[in-house]
Amino acid sequence: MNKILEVQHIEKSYRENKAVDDLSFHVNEGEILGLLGPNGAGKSTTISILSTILKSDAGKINVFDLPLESHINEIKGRLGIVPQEIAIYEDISAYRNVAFFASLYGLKKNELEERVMNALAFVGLEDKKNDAPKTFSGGMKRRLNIACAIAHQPKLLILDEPTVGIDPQSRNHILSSLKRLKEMGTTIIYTTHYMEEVEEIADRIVIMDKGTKIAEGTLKQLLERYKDTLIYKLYLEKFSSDIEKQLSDIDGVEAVEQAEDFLKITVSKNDDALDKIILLLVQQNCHITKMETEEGNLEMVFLELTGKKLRD
Ligand SMILES: Nc1ncnc2c1ncn2[C@@H]1O[C@H](COP(=O)(O)OP(=O)(O)OP(=O)(O)O)[C@@H](O)[C@H]1O
Repeated sequence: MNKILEVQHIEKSYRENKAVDDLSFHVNEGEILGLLGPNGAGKSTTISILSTILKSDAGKINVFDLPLESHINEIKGRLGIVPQEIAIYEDISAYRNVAFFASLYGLKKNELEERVMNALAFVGLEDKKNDAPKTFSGGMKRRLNIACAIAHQPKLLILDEPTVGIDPQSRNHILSSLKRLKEMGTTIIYTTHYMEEVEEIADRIVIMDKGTKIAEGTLKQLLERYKDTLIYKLYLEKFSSDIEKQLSDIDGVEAVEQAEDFLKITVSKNDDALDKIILLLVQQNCHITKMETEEGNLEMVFLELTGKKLRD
């Protein structure tokens, strides 16, 4: 598979704070790579380095088989960047916003007009082309931000948390637009701390923490070790303080987590642990009001690798 981007051992510090620490990963042509990590993991710093806004302190980056350092202009023309902070002009029309950014890539007249309209249609803002973003919702502004980054038809599109704080409709629109862009041949790097989004759209996933990569693979590969694991979420009317210990002693129970009104019990699929769990809870008059079952997910992978939750 052709690597469209290769990052090798990059580092970046802000004074004594190492934001990116010996980070290596690659992106294959035509895929959506999900870059997942909690706040402060170093995702934005990495994106800023890839977008040439920041320079790394060490390491090598090749984009389209060219060294980034010596081919910045050539590479920039084929990159689309959607920054975390919305970068649009509030007082000019949506059309003029996209046209401005597209013109920076040398697009002119008829071609410019066609590409701008295509980009606006792509993000579902065709009807709003004459309206100024100051009248838009947060989600519409985010979509316009994306239109500004795709009108010049980049080969590689990099998005930094494009769905933070927006309504579900805009979020779904963004995710489905990205899937369509991929089908049309665009390679995409998508950073987020929402594991559900990565599960939904990414072909491969790189998990970052503390500036470095802690896991990499397809969702299936990352979840392989949890294929025999199930999580039961049991809502109870009451339970005693030592119930956690008693449940942990049952064969097949791997972990018990206690919340205010439910217990989260991780169990090996092959064991008959559920019978024993329910028997114990019934004997103790806990009264089960609801039960939910979860399969392994990225949150579990992250928790196991770092000992902390993705969203603390
Ligand atoms: N301009 C800056 N000056 C100093 N420190 C910074 C700066 N930008 C980021 N940092 C620090 O670098 C580390 C990595 O931050 P970064 O924003 O790259 O992470 P992130 O994964 O993108 O997090 P978030 O999801 O919150 O954006 C953090 O400790 C952060 O406080």
